[in-house]
Amino acid sequence: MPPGASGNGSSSSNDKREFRPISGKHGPHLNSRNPYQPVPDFLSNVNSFKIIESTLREGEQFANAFFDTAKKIEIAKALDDFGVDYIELTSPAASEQSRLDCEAICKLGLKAKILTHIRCHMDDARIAVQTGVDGVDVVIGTSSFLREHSHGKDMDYIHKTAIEVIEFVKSHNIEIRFSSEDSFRSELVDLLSIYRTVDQIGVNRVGIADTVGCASPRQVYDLIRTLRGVVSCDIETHFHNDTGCAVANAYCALEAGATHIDTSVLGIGERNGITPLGGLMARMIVADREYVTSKYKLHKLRDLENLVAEAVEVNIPFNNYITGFCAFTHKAGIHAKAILANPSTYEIINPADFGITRYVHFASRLTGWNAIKSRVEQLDLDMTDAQCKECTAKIKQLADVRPLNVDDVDGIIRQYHFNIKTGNDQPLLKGIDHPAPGTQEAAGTDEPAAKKLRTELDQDAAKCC
Ligand SMILES: CC(=O)SCCNC(=O)CCNC(=O)[C@H](O)C(C)(C)COP(=O)(O)OP(=O)(O)OC[C@H]1O[C@@H](n2cnc3c(N)ncnc32)[C@H](O)[C@@H]1OP(=O)(O)O
Ligand SMILES: O=C(O)CCC(=O)C(=O)O
Ligand SMILES: [Zn+2]
Repeated sequence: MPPGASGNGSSSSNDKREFRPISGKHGPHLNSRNPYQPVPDFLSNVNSFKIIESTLREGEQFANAFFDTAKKIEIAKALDDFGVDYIELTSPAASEQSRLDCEAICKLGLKAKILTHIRCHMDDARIAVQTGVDGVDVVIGTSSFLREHSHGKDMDYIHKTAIEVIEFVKSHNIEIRFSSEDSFRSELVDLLSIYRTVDQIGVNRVGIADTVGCASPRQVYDLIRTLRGVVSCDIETHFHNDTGCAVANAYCALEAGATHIDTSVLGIGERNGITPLGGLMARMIVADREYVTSKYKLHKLRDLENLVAEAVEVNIPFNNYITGFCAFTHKAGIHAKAILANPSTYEIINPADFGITRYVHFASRLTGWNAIKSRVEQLDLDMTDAQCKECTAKIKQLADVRPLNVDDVDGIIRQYHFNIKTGNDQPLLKGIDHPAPGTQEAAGTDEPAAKKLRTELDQDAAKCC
């Protein structure tokens, strides 16, 4: 019998050897696992990643962004308070004020490490190491597009200069990361060659950048996994969102063995930006809630986003991850009923983890009696299920004619409740209980009559109850 196999349902002594505990980064103990489960994914870092927050670098490249020193400091402190691991700042070579701001933020004594982001050039490196940063992120384009049209340098030059810049930064005892811009349109052989070189001379991280947002999650997985087999240093990744994959790509990168993800608040950056911090949090809390909630102050996400949104004069999008106004609003009756019974039915994220409350929408024709019953209870009214159902039907009648708000529905509920308790037959809303021929029934077909009814209802909605 081969080692580890067993016959007749009985275990052999070889079985014990087969399921011996093994040590490793994630410490799986095979003998305590169900042997029929797949082997754990040793490459994946979805439960041990770090964030390089680049609102003050990539984010400053957003069309609307202008951060004065005070605003940069406010944002840096808020990011630090949120718990990001690194804060990346604009190159001190960009302008004198950029250099001074970099120095000022380094002096704040934040918990997060401060990085600055420079071209692969000794002039920039000399300025960067004088600012007091904890590390320098160096970048140079490696795709033929950028080699030809951006900096005009060949791969030999890139190797030579990268080594010079890296050795120089390392000599100042600060972290150094080397990244290729436009990695996904670069030749794989060029990438692996330069990364092997810089890994051997001791960079802390190499970076993969999807500069134009062209990569798909599968391409990301393949490249990062290949790179993971070539370098021993950490792997940082940077994803633009031009084709809508920035969050998915970040996740796939971690699955493939990347260690660091670049983000910005609301995803602001060049063009339509990069992986948003909130979007990454949404994705990662689903992957490892314990890791994310213990490391990041998720309750501060909304304030952080408001701070940045105000600074760059944009609104938070309605469909923003976590903080969009309807991110936890449940409208259709089927959803509302199930959510009221158990929120996990239609929510993968608990809004309470982010200090946010869910909302069950009931003021529409898609509502159901369960949602209305819940509202009746909130209003502390006493109605049977049958009465809730009849009242729901009345609400739907009006909702078929025009949009409703909470006051409209509360008004109908209260009037309905008043009527059943007093035996009154007051109209719930004009045209609903006592439709004149050619009005309510005709609302969908007889245009002038429907219009008249809508006007009457609009006028009376506020008066009712
Ligand atoms: C994809 C990214 O987001 S990378 C980060 C982008 N960040 C920035 O650009 C920071 C803000 N930039 C700036 O303030 C300016 O562009 C500066 C100070 C860096 C350079 O300004 P200038 O010298 O006036 O050059 P300009 O911006 O017109 O052109 C870019 C220069 O950098 C060179 N260059 C571009 N990328 C790199 C690189 N990765 N490594 C080395 N040199 C580079 C180009 O060859 C060009 O130099 P050249 O005019 O001598 O050919
Ligand atoms: O330095 C990096 O890794 C990324 C630079 C950048 O912003 C980009 O390539 O889009
Ligand atoms: Zn970028």
